[in-house]
Amino acid sequence: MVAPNSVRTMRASPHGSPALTEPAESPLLRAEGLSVRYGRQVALREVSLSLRRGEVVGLLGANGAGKSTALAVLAGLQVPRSGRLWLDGRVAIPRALRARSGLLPHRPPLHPELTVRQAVAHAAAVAGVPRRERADAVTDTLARCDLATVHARRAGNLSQGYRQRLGLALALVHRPEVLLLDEPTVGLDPRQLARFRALVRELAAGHAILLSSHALAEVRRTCDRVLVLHEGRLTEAGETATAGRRLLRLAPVPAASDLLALPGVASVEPLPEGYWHVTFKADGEAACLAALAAGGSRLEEWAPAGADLERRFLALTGSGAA
Ligand SMILES: Nc1ncnc2c1ncn2[C@@H]1O[C@H](COP(=O)(O)OP(=O)(O)OP(=O)(O)O)[C@@H](O)[C@H]1O
Repeated sequence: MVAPNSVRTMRASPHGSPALTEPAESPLLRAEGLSVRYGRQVALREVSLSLRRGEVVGLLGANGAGKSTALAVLAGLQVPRSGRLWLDGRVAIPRALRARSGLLPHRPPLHPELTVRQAVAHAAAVAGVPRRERADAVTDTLARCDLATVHARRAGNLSQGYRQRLGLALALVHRPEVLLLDEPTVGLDPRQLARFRALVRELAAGHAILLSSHALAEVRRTCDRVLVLHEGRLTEAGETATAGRRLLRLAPVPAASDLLALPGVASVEPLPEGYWHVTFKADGEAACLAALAAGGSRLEEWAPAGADLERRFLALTGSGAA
């Protein structure tokens, strides 16, 4: 391993400037320019985001940042003042969003007198699951959410962990592809929290998941990448941790084409203040460091991508709200 301060130069690029990042899989849900106002209060300002199948994305923000509003719009429960939404590349109207997404609200409305099975069956009927498919949909959903053993218990008698899983079951019973979770871990004890996180990771295999939270530590543990919402504005804060990706800073600051020309480098993404996210080919890091060692630039930062998340969150929100 080359010590950071022994690195001196970068190789010049032998060719032009290729694309900065590799093409990503097309998003399942895409939103562009969403704005929402409540009277004079602006809740969302030109919010654009995309969610892909298989990923869990954190939506981080302080109280009143606009998280619940954003989730309600993505769930098709609230119509934005402006902006557009696409599902699988096709413009999505609220009805399509409601059919293909499931929202777990901050406080799921649970009828205390209904049993767990009755509550899920009711949600299936309301969501329009055809009558002949309902029994199977309910049984599957109870099993997926670890609720089969408590199916006959009344919702009003459940622990907070089970209440939250019932809320999740209500959001999932119509088999949506997009799952929107509004502060789902508030009030869970450490064991319930661990199980809930595991459940979300299991569900990620078949869904695109957006999870809102106040807590950076929570999204760091559960999510693949983080969006920060601050006073209605959204910013991508970065990946939580990704194998083969590094946060890099060199002095003097290189051109993207110089970075891309280094051996072992697959793609680069410019960040503010001279930082880069660099993705490596398999075993590419050693080759890249060796090439850097042969040159004259100084390596000022070489860290796992995502290690700067806290610093970036504080910069984006201008506070210690996490
Ligand atoms: N129905 C409403 N009428 C008026 N203002 C509202 C309404 N709903 C939300 N707001 C305001 O819009 C802004 C965004 O609210 P929102 O609930 O989306 O934020 P949040 O990030 O989910 O907050 P919290 O974490 O406290 O739930 C806040 O200033 C809030 O006071």
